[in-house]
Amino acid sequence: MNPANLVEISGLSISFGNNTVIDNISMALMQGEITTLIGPNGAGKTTLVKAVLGLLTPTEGVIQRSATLRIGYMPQKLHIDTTFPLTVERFLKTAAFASTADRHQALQSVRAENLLKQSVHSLSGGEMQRVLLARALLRKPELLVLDEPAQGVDINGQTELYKLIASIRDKYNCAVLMISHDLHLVMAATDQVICLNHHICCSGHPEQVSTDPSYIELFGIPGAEDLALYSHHHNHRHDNHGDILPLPDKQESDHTACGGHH
Ligand SMILES: Nc1ncnc2c1ncn2[C@@H]1O[C@H](COP(=O)(O)OP(=O)(O)OP(=O)(O)O)[C@@H](O)[C@H]1O
Repeated sequence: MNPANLVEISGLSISFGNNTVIDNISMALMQGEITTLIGPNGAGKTTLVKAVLGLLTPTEGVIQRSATLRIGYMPQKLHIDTTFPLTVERFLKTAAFASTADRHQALQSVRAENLLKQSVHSLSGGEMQRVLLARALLRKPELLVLDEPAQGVDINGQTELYKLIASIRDKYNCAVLMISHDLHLVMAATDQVICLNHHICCSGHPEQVSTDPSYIELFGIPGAEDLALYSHHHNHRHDNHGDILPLPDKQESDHTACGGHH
Protein backbone atom coordinates (compact mmCIF):
# COMPACT_ATOMS: atom_id res chain seq x y z
CA MET A 1 0.00 0.00 0.00
CA ASN A 2 1.26 3.47 -0.92
CA PRO A 3 2.07 5.26 2.40
CA ALA A 4 0.51 8.51 1.07
CA ASN A 5 -2.87 6.77 0.91
CA LEU A 6 -5.23 6.27 3.84
CA VAL A 7 -7.44 3.89 1.89
CA GLU A 8 -6.62 1.95 -1.24
CA ILE A 9 -9.30 0.13 -3.17
CA SER A 10 -8.42 -2.28 -5.95
CA GLY A 11 -10.70 -4.26 -8.20
CA LEU A 12 -13.65 -3.85 -5.84
CA SER A 13 -16.94 -5.48 -6.82
CA ILE A 14 -20.00 -5.79 -4.59
CA SER A 15 -23.06 -7.81 -5.57
CA PHE A 16 -26.37 -8.38 -3.83
CA GLY A 17 -27.52 -11.69 -5.26
CA ASN A 18 -27.26 -11.30 -9.03
CA ASN A 19 -27.21 -7.51 -8.81
CA THR A 20 -23.67 -6.19 -9.21
CA VAL A 21 -23.86 -2.74 -7.66
CA ILE A 22 -20.13 -1.98 -7.59
CA ASP A 23 -18.21 -3.26 -10.57
CA ASN A 24 -14.43 -3.44 -10.53
CA ILE A 25 -13.56 -0.12 -8.89
CA SER A 26 -10.05 1.01 -8.04
CA MET A 27 -9.36 4.29 -6.26
CA ALA A 28 -7.43 5.78 -3.37
CA LEU A 29 -8.12 8.31 -0.61
CA MET A 30 -5.20 10.54 0.34
CA GLN A 31 -4.59 12.56 3.47
CA GLY A 32 -5.71 16.17 3.04
CA GLU A 33 -7.69 15.49 -0.12
CA ILE A 34 -11.44 15.87 -0.65
CA THR A 35 -12.98 13.19 -2.87
CA THR A 36 -16.56 13.59 -4.03
CA LEU A 37 -18.63 10.67 -5.26
CA ILE A 38 -21.25 11.72 -7.71
CA GLY A 39 -23.71 9.58 -9.64
CA PRO A 40 -27.40 8.95 -10.31
CA ASN A 41 -29.80 7.32 -7.84
CA GLY A 42 -28.97 3.68 -7.32
CA ALA A 43 -25.46 4.08 -8.80
CA GLY A 44 -23.85 2.43 -5.78
CA LYS A 45 -22.49 5.49 -3.94
CA THR A 46 -23.75 4.52 -0.49
CA THR A 47 -22.71 0.93 -1.09
CA LEU A 48 -19.16 2.07 -1.89
CA VAL A 49 -19.11 4.29 1.22
CA LYS A 50 -20.31 1.40 3.38
CA ALA A 51 -17.54 -0.76 1.98
CA VAL A 52 -14.97 1.94 2.81
CA LEU A 53 -16.39 2.09 6.34
CA GLY A 54 -15.98 -1.68 6.62
CA LEU A 55 -19.73 -2.31 6.91
CA LEU A 56 -19.89 -4.39 3.74
CA THR A 57 -17.59 -7.18 2.65
CA PRO A 58 -16.30 -7.03 -0.93
CA THR A 59 -17.59 -9.71 -3.27
CA GLU A 60 -14.31 -9.30 -5.13
CA GLY A 61 -11.26 -7.11 -4.74
CA VAL A 62 -9.48 -5.57 -1.79
CA ILE A 63 -9.90 -2.51 0.42
CA GLN A 64 -6.77 -1.61 2.36
CA ARG A 65 -6.82 0.93 5.17
CA SER A 66 -3.86 2.45 6.97
CA ALA A 67 -3.25 0.47 10.15
CA THR A 68 -4.76 2.83 12.74
CA LEU A 69 -7.20 4.73 10.56
CA ARG A 70 -9.73 6.80 12.55
CA ILE A 71 -12.91 7.44 10.58
CA GLY A 72 -15.58 10.04 11.37
CA TYR A 73 -18.91 9.35 9.70
CA MET A 74 -21.74 11.75 9.09
CA PRO A 75 -24.89 9.83 8.10
CA GLN A 76 -27.32 11.06 5.48
CA LYS A 77 -30.07 11.51 8.03
CA LEU A 78 -30.52 10.81 11.67
CA HIS A 79 -34.00 10.19 12.98
CA ILE A 80 -34.32 11.37 16.55
CA ASP A 81 -37.57 10.77 18.40
CA THR A 82 -39.17 14.20 18.73
CA THR A 83 -40.69 13.30 22.09
CA PHE A 84 -37.22 12.73 23.50
CA PRO A 85 -35.81 15.99 24.91
CA LEU A 86 -32.26 16.32 23.69
CA THR A 87 -29.92 19.29 23.64
CA VAL A 88 -27.03 19.51 21.21
CA GLU A 89 -24.67 19.05 24.16
CA ARG A 90 -26.33 15.79 25.24
CA PHE A 91 -26.51 14.61 21.66
CA LEU A 92 -22.75 15.09 21.29
CA LYS A 93 -22.18 13.28 24.57
CA THR A 94 -23.89 10.18 23.14
CA ALA A 95 -21.29 9.96 20.37
CA ALA A 96 -17.64 9.19 20.92
CA PHE A 97 -15.87 9.49 24.24
CA ALA A 98 -14.86 13.14 24.26
CA SER A 99 -14.07 15.84 26.79
CA THR A 100 -16.05 19.04 27.24
CA ALA A 101 -13.17 20.87 25.55
CA ASP A 102 -13.35 18.47 22.58
CA ARG A 103 -17.07 19.10 22.20
CA HIS A 104 -16.54 22.85 22.29
CA GLN A 105 -13.74 22.62 19.75
CA ALA A 106 -15.83 20.45 17.42
CA LEU A 107 -18.75 22.88 17.59
CA GLN A 108 -16.37 25.78 17.07
CA SER A 109 -14.94 24.07 13.96
CA VAL A 110 -18.43 23.98 12.42
CA ARG A 111 -19.23 27.49 13.68
CA ALA A 112 -22.07 26.32 15.89
CA GLU A 113 -20.86 27.05 19.46
CA ASN A 114 -24.06 29.01 20.07
CA LEU A 115 -26.16 25.86 19.59
CA LEU A 116 -24.76 23.93 22.57
CA LYS A 117 -27.78 24.32 24.85
CA GLN A 118 -30.38 24.30 22.09
CA SER A 119 -32.78 21.40 21.54
CA VAL A 120 -31.84 19.30 18.48
CA HIS A 121 -35.52 19.37 17.50
CA SER A 122 -35.47 23.13 17.01
CA LEU A 123 -32.45 23.21 14.68
CA SER A 124 -32.74 24.27 11.03
CA GLY A 125 -31.63 21.83 8.33
CA GLY A 126 -28.26 23.58 8.02
CA GLU A 127 -27.72 23.73 11.79
CA MET A 128 -28.51 20.02 12.16
CA GLN A 129 -25.97 19.15 9.47
CA ARG A 130 -23.34 21.22 11.30
CA VAL A 131 -24.08 19.42 14.55
CA LEU A 132 -23.81 16.04 12.78
CA LEU A 133 -20.51 17.20 11.33
CA ALA A 134 -19.29 18.25 14.79
CA ARG A 135 -20.26 14.81 16.08
CA ALA A 136 -18.19 13.15 13.35
CA LEU A 137 -15.23 15.39 14.30
CA LEU A 138 -15.26 14.21 17.93
CA ARG A 139 -13.31 11.12 16.91
CA LYS A 140 -10.53 13.38 15.55
CA PRO A 141 -10.82 11.55 12.26
CA GLU A 142 -8.11 11.10 9.70
CA LEU A 143 -10.88 10.28 7.25
CA LEU A 144 -14.21 12.06 7.32
CA VAL A 145 -17.01 10.30 5.44
CA LEU A 146 -20.06 12.41 4.62
CA ASP A 147 -23.19 11.00 3.00
CA GLU A 148 -24.92 13.88 1.20
CA PRO A 149 -23.97 16.46 3.82
CA ALA A 150 -26.01 19.24 2.20
CA GLN A 151 -29.29 17.37 2.14
CA GLY A 152 -32.15 19.44 3.55
CA VAL A 153 -30.05 22.61 3.51
CA ASP A 154 -31.14 25.63 1.48
CA ILE A 155 -29.02 26.67 -1.47
CA ASN A 156 -27.05 29.43 0.31
CA GLY A 157 -26.49 27.14 3.24
CA GLN A 158 -25.20 24.44 0.91
CA THR A 159 -22.43 26.63 -0.47
CA GLU A 160 -21.52 27.62 3.09
CA LEU A 161 -21.50 23.99 4.20
CA TYR A 162 -19.14 22.92 1.42
CA LYS A 163 -16.83 25.83 2.30
CA LEU A 164 -16.96 24.69 5.90
CA ILE A 165 -16.01 21.15 4.90
CA ALA A 166 -13.01 22.52 2.98
CA SER A 167 -11.96 24.58 6.02
CA ILE A 168 -12.27 21.50 8.25
CA ARG A 169 -10.03 19.60 5.87
CA ASP A 170 -7.50 22.45 6.12
CA LYS A 171 -7.69 22.52 9.92
CA TYR A 172 -7.58 18.76 10.58
CA ASN A 173 -5.60 17.80 7.44
CA CYS A 174 -7.94 14.84 7.13
CA ALA A 175 -9.13 13.10 4.00
CA VAL A 176 -12.78 13.64 3.13
CA LEU A 177 -14.96 11.24 1.17
CA MET A 178 -18.39 12.63 0.44
CA ILE A 179 -21.42 11.84 -1.64
CA SER A 180 -23.05 14.71 -3.45
CA HIS A 181 -25.61 15.13 -6.19
CA ASP A 182 -24.47 18.57 -7.14
CA LEU A 183 -21.06 18.89 -8.70
CA HIS A 184 -21.26 22.61 -9.45
CA LEU A 185 -21.80 23.36 -5.76
CA VAL A 186 -18.94 21.19 -4.53
CA MET A 187 -16.55 22.11 -7.32
CA ALA A 188 -14.65 24.72 -5.32
CA ALA A 189 -14.28 22.37 -2.38
CA THR A 190 -13.21 19.16 -4.11
CA ASP A 191 -9.85 17.84 -5.23
CA GLN A 192 -11.04 14.66 -6.87
CA VAL A 193 -14.43 13.79 -8.32
CA ILE A 194 -15.44 10.23 -9.03
CA CYS A 195 -18.44 9.88 -11.26
CA LEU A 196 -19.97 6.54 -10.40
CA ASN A 197 -22.54 4.49 -12.21
CA HIS A 198 -21.73 1.04 -10.79
CA HIS A 199 -18.29 1.42 -12.32
CA ILE A 200 -16.20 4.60 -12.50
CA CYS A 201 -17.46 6.53 -15.53
CA CYS A 202 -14.91 9.29 -15.23
CA SER A 203 -12.76 10.80 -12.53
CA GLY A 204 -10.38 13.67 -11.95
CA HIS A 205 -10.43 17.36 -11.07
CA PRO A 206 -13.96 18.81 -10.97
CA GLU A 207 -13.50 21.05 -14.03
CA GLN A 208 -12.36 18.05 -16.01
CA VAL A 209 -15.23 15.83 -14.87
CA SER A 210 -17.89 18.50 -15.43
CA THR A 211 -16.99 18.66 -19.10
CA ASP A 212 -16.65 14.92 -19.57
CA PRO A 213 -19.21 13.50 -22.02
CA SER A 214 -20.10 10.69 -19.61
CA TYR A 215 -20.80 13.19 -16.83
CA ILE A 216 -22.95 15.26 -19.19
CA GLU A 217 -24.74 12.15 -20.33
CA LEU A 218 -25.64 11.28 -16.75
CA PHE A 219 -26.48 14.73 -15.48
CA GLY A 220 -27.34 16.70 -18.61
CA ILE A 221 -25.87 20.09 -17.76
CA PRO A 222 -27.99 22.84 -19.37
CA GLY A 223 -26.01 24.35 -22.19
CA ALA A 224 -23.50 21.55 -22.11
CA GLU A 225 -23.18 21.79 -25.89
CA ASP A 226 -21.57 25.17 -25.42
CA LEU A 227 -18.87 23.80 -23.23
CA ALA A 228 -15.57 22.97 -24.79
CA LEU A 229 -15.62 19.24 -24.26
CA TYR A 230 -12.35 17.55 -23.86
CA SER A 231 -12.34 14.35 -25.79
CA HIS A 232 -11.01 10.96 -24.92
CA HIS A 233 -11.51 7.44 -26.09
CA HIS A 234 -15.00 6.09 -25.42
CA ASN A 235 -15.38 2.38 -25.29
CA HIS A 236 -18.98 1.93 -24.16
CA ARG A 237 -22.31 3.63 -23.43
CA HIS A 238 -25.15 3.04 -20.95
CA ASP A 239 -28.77 2.05 -21.21
CA ASN A 240 -31.40 3.64 -18.95
CA HIS A 241 -30.44 1.34 -16.09
CA GLY A 242 -26.80 2.31 -16.28
CA ASP A 243 -25.82 -1.04 -17.76
CA ILE A 244 -22.94 -1.02 -20.19
CA LEU A 245 -23.65 -1.42 -23.89
CA PRO A 246 -21.19 -1.48 -26.78
CA LEU A 247 -20.97 1.64 -28.93
CA PRO A 248 -23.42 1.49 -31.84
CA ASP A 249 -21.38 3.64 -34.20
CA LYS A 250 -18.82 6.37 -34.03
CA GLN A 251 -21.07 9.43 -34.48
CA GLU A 252 -23.50 8.49 -31.73
CA SER A 253 -20.67 7.84 -29.32
CA ASP A 254 -19.99 11.55 -28.81
CA HIS A 255 -23.10 12.03 -26.69
CA THR A 256 -23.91 8.63 -25.26
CA ALA A 257 -20.55 7.24 -24.33
CA CYS A 258 -19.09 6.84 -20.89
CA GLY A 259 -15.36 7.15 -21.13
CA GLY A 260 -12.59 7.73 -18.65
CA HIS A 261 -10.75 5.37 -16.43
CA HIS A 262 -11.50 1.71 -16.20
N1 LIG B 1 -28.32 -4.53 1.39
C1 LIG B 1 -28.77 -4.52 0.14
N2 LIG B 1 -29.38 -5.59 -0.39
C2 LIG B 1 -29.82 -5.59 -1.67
N3 LIG B 1 -29.69 -4.55 -2.51
C3 LIG B 1 -29.09 -3.46 -2.04
C4 LIG B 1 -28.60 -3.37 -0.70
N4 LIG B 1 -28.03 -2.15 -0.53
C5 LIG B 1 -28.17 -1.50 -1.70
N5 LIG B 1 -28.80 -2.28 -2.61
C6 LIG B 1 -29.13 -1.91 -4.00
O1 LIG B 1 -27.93 -1.43 -4.59
C7 LIG B 1 -28.21 -0.37 -5.48
C8 LIG B 1 -27.33 0.83 -5.14
O2 LIG B 1 -27.76 1.38 -3.91
P1 LIG B 1 -26.99 2.59 -3.23
O3 LIG B 1 -27.76 2.96 -2.01
O4 LIG B 1 -25.55 2.24 -3.05
O5 LIG B 1 -27.11 3.71 -4.34
P2 LIG B 1 -26.82 5.26 -4.28
O6 LIG B 1 -25.94 5.60 -5.44
O7 LIG B 1 -26.28 5.63 -2.93
O8 LIG B 1 -28.28 5.85 -4.51
P3 LIG B 1 -29.00 7.18 -4.00
O9 LIG B 1 -28.37 8.33 -4.73
O10 LIG B 1 -30.41 6.95 -4.44
O11 LIG B 1 -28.84 7.26 -2.50
C9 LIG B 1 -29.70 -0.09 -5.38
O12 LIG B 1 -30.34 -0.69 -6.47
C10 LIG B 1 -30.08 -0.75 -4.08
O13 LIG B 1 -31.41 -1.20 -4.12
